[in-house]
Amino acid sequence: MNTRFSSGQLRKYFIMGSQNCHHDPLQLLESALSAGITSFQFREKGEGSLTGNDKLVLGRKMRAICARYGVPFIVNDDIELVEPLKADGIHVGQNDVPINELRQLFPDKVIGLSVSNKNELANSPIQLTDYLGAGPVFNTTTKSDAKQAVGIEWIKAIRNEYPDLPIVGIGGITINNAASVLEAGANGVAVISAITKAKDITEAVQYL
Ligand SMILES: Cc1ncc(COP(=O)(O)OP(=O)(O)O)c(N)n1
Ligand SMILES: Cc1nc(C(=O)O)sc1CCOP(=O)(O)O
Ligand SMILES: [Mg+2]
Repeated sequence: MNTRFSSGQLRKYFIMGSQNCHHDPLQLLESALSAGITSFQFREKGEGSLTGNDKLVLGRKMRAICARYGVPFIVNDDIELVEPLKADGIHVGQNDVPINELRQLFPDKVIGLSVSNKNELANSPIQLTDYLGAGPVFNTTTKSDAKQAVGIEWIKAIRNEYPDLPIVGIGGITINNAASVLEAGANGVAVISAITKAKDITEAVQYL
């Protein structure tokens, strides 16, 4: 059994950085937590995102809010932020720090890895990860360098090969298509815009 992370904590996985917000990111995060998100990933990345000390300061505030709700706080990409933010874990993709290296650096942290196709799956040290992020399931405009959508078939394919592996679907997931991702075998859905662009955050998190 994995003691770092339970697959239930992937159920409503919210990802965000200040670049995704029109209003105060801290308020948005508080609303999402209060509505019931089960994990949070600090992804300060892309056009308009903060860097350096500004990123660190925002990360500290977000980390503190997640701690109040007892919700895992995962850092995207940036190994330098894991210890200063006392993050519960880190999420990386195929072109980020290799998983073997990460597991040596952070033996007790949650490690998530993105996989988008069979080749990536076959060549990744899955046994060193705590969960996989599978996608983009649907087309997304949130990430400028997102790959071609892979559909719910990709979730089914991973689930078929790894019956017990924690999997979260990501990319273009909305309140209208989230159920199909779960039905395909994912333990949860990871979303940015379904929450950041929602008119009513509480309702969006509930519907997810
Ligand atoms: C839960 C989850 N799944 C996938 C990703 C994408 O990671 P990556 O491919 O490294 O791309 P960036 O997010 O770094 O642009 C993710 N962040 N979270
Ligand atoms: C950060 C990220 N990674 C993806 C992947 O496929 O690996 S798609 C994506 C963006 C997800 O945003 P939205 O929920 O607004 O589509
Ligand atoms: Mg990455």
